[in-house]
Amino acid sequence: MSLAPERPRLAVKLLDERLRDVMPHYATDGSAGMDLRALLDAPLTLAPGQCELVRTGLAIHIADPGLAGMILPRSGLGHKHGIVLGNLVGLIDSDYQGELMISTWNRGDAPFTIEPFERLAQYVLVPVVQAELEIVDDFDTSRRGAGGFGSSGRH
Ligand SMILES: O=c1ccn([C@H]2C[C@H](O)[C@@H](COP(=O)(O)OP(=O)(O)OP(=O)(O)O)O2)c(=O)[nH]1
Ligand SMILES: [Mg+2]
Repeated sequence: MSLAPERPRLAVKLLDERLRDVMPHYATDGSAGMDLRALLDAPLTLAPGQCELVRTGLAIHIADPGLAGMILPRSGLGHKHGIVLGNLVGLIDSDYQGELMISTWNRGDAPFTIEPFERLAQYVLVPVVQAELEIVDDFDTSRRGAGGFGSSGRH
């Protein structure tokens, strides 16, 4: 049996009071992400190819530079309806204090209507390690060397 690790506490500002009752949360004990809802006053229809920034009404200050937020698509919306992110993945800096915005892209071939407060994307908190870059003339030799982009073949 494993004990659940203590969760970091993140400061959240509600930029719209209507979000108080529909705060992001982990839907199950093992959920990796919390769903983010579209803060819209009216339905928003995205034509095929259209991309719009959608408000979430939430500002989350992570504060700890050892953590970052990621905004990822929901798989159902992405796979069934082509609703993904215009930036593919949103990376949220630990010092960002502004509103979380969802770049919402209809990459499908049919119009899609986002309903107000629909769960549109998900927020995942991830550990981050900041590095120091040290300029060198040569690396210690590795087996891979500079091979990449399929250098090891397909099978
Ligand atoms: O999907 C996203 C991606 C980013 N952000 C916010 C949080 C993030 O910390 C900030 C900057 O993001 P990023 O560094 O990826 O964008 P940039 O184009 O480099 O902007 P900046 O010059 O502000 O760093 O924008 C969002 O709200 N949603
Ligand atoms: Mg940046």
